[in-house]
Amino acid sequence: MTMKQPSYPRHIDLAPVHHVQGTVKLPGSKSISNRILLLAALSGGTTRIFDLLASDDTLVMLMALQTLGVKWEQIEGTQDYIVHGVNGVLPVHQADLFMGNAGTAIRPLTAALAVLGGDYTLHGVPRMHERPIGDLVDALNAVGMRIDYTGNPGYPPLHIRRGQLTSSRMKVRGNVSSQFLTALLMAAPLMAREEAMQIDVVGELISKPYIEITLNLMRRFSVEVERDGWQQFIIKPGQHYRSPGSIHVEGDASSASYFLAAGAITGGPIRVEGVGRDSIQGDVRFVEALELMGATITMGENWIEASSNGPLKAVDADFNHIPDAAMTIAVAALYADGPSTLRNIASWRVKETDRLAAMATELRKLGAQVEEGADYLTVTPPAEIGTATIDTYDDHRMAMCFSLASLDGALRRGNRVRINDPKCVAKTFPDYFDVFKKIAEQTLI
Ligand SMILES: O=C(O)C1=C[C@@H](OP(=O)(O)O)[C@@H](O)[C@H](O)C1
Ligand SMILES: C=C(OP(=O)(O)O)C(=O)O
Repeated sequence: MTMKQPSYPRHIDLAPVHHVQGTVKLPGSKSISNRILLLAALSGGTTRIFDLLASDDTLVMLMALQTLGVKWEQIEGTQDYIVHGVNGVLPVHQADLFMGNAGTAIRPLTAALAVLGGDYTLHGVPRMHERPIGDLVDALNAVGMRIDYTGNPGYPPLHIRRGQLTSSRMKVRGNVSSQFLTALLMAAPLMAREEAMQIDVVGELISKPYIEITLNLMRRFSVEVERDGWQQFIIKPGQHYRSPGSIHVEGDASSASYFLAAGAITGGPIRVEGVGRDSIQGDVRFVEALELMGATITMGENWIEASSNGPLKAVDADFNHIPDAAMTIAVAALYADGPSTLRNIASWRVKETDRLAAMATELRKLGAQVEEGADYLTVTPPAEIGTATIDTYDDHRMAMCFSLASLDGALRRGNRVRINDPKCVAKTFPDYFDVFKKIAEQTLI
């Protein structure tokens, strides 16, 4: 896989920018890319994937599939791939797989490998070993799978052995990560039972729109899931993944949020291309939050544009459905006309870093007053944004959303926002600062 990975310095200094406008072509969606890669690998037939995301998270999935004996090739000079599906039978039964910090890789692969059976170990970067996976392991082990923890119980690394499926009913908790349900859904058609597989969700499910992405893409690969709301999912027997022939990856709606927010903060207009009205990503609903803040949004089939006239309004809303793009709102709140509150975002604590704590600490450096609750954040904007050095905690979204602190002249002339360790954006958007620089015409130091 070739990646246009710029070599960023130890830090990037962003000088004040008053106005940004223009058009950005978005990189592919991480959530769609990693789901399609796994579905294409498991299915019967060959799949051509257009516009796959080139990033750390997709690289770990591609490398894991290769180690498992799945053949794929990249079409030279493009982000298009051809994946030769294994039709539910992985050629390699023993492997050690590095999963980086990609939740969308380790969770679905754990379920698929446990069901297909073999001798596999899965591990990642140190933070991955602090991100919970216990609810998924419990759900699988309860129906006869054999997954052990080789480090701390409840967390990767994992050792998967061949199990024996003992039931067609599974249950999984949904209040820590929706990726556990996604993983079970994607693995269910591999379970080859004579009766339907049923998955019950225990308690409240978070991040619901990501389940819609999963169901939508499973359907593209010929598997229909019946459902009763968010509580019960049924996969009828006799369904197998079949390649759709070719499939296109939409632009990443979470990555769109930084540019759309920049348009809303400075007036814009800024247009993002690659995602629009017909998107299957829940994060397109980020624009509803921008609208609440007073921005004007227009959308086409494959583009979204944000502009505004006048300062942003404060917002108080539930962000459980868009946990990733919500981080962008927390930084946009620096420009609002009063305190903003982001509610129901407890999942932030178990992502790339403890994002509630990290966000509070870094927003305070810019002069904001921040109240950090167990599952909410209230941001009271400063009169003006002072010079600050932002730590990014190896969290791509911390780096990307804090670039917005350099906008709209709130940052006084002569001041600057320094983003430490900018290369962490490689998780989902390796050339983010080049694209941001183009749109903001800033100087990278
Ligand atoms: O399924 C997915 O593609 C994702 C689900 C969300 O995680 P949670 O369900 O853990 O909130 C989101 O934060 C993550 O970036 C991608
Ligand atoms: C939470 C995220 O990633 P992951 O897919 O690793 O959960 C994210 O990209 O913000």
